[in-house]
Amino acid sequence: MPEQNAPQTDGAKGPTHDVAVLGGGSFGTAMAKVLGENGHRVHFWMRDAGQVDEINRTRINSRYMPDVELTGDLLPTTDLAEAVGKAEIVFVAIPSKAFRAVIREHSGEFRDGQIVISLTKGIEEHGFKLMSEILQEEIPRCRIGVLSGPNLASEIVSRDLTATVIAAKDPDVRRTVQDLLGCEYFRVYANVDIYGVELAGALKNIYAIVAGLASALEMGENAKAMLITRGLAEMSRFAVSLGANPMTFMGLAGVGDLIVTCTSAKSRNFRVGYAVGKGQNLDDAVNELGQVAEGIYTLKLVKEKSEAIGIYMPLVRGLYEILYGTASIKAVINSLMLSVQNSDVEFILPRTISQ
Ligand SMILES: NC(=O)C1=CN([C@@H]2O[C@H](COP(=O)(O)OP(=O)(O)OC[C@H]3O[C@@H](n4cnc5c(N)ncnc54)[C@H](OP(=O)(O)O)[C@@H]3O)[C@@H](O)[C@H]2O)C=CC1
Ligand SMILES: O=C(CO)COP(=O)(O)O
Repeated sequence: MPEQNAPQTDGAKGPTHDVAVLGGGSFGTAMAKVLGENGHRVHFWMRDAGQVDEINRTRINSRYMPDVELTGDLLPTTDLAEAVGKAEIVFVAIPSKAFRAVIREHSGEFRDGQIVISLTKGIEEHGFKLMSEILQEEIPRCRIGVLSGPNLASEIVSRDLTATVIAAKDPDVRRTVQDLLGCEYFRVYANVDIYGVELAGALKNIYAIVAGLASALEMGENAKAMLITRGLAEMSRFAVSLGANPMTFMGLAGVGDLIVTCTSAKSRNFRVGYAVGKGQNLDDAVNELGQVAEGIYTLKLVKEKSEAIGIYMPLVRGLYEILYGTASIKAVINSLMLSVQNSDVEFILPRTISQ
């Protein structure tokens, strides 16, 4: 039987590993839970001593996952040096705004060849750097990868069936992460296109905000399909111009993540868009959320970058005008609907057809 058709032995636990998860928010907690349930010893770093104390006493992270009991061998700590020092593999779930500062402050703690995986879906303001590029700059002696896909934390902690993508150049990194995380409810597919996988995860947050807005305005199912599909065209066009593989956008990290965040009120980015669509101002919507919505920062950076490199992104521009400019939602919708009617799938058609 060819290898790809061989029966899987999901649920069979391999050897126990020491792993670290940096970041005690929603996604760090979800990944720590999967790793713990898979039998690994999880050094779970967060900056808040009260949160460490609470998880030690109650096995609950009440701020981010109040209804979820954290089973397995989880060792919460505020000592990042100890967590990284004990871990064979480190997963980083720190919002993009704080990502470099945390890694830089502790760069001396990481070891040569240690595997470090970013879980973060954002872009750094200065220089348009993705998190894997920050890791490469700050801890170049480590082996780096990126995990991204349709992965709502609130569903993973409920053990709802989920798939994700590990992207890394080193096949040993890809295999190691598949073995550590894969289980009966969590499947890990592999890709070598780190840049595409990572950029897709950051870009789709923008379209989730757009979809939330559309939902608040009760635009209908046709409009939802149009926004998701044209969002995919736009993000693919942009990413490919920066060197990503267009096929990545056909996979879980591309269209998969776009679908889940554009159709679910469990997405924080969707919820911010929804609140703005209902008339709330952006700052209030973000404060009320109390968790990170990376898309509001990514939007600014992508708008600037797309203008600098001459890539047409009408949804990005329209959303920017609504969130950061003075345009009304109605005016932006009108202008989008009455703009030049282009070819479909122009981002993969030969130029002669698409012009
Ligand atoms: N939640 C999800 O469904 C998914 C999230 N992601 C990505 O994971 C990343 C993290 O998101 P998520 O966990 O959901 O975010 P949350 O808002 O739920 O939590 C953020 C976490 O980051 C911590 N943090 C913030 N600033 C700092 C800092 N300066 N130093 C140290 N820790 C800090 C917070 O600590 P404190 O509580 O002390 O402020 C908190 O533990 C994001 O890029 C997101 O896009 C990816 C896939 C799914
Ligand atoms: O990336 C996510 C799901 O794949 C989570 O999206 P939000 O950050 O919008 O909640």
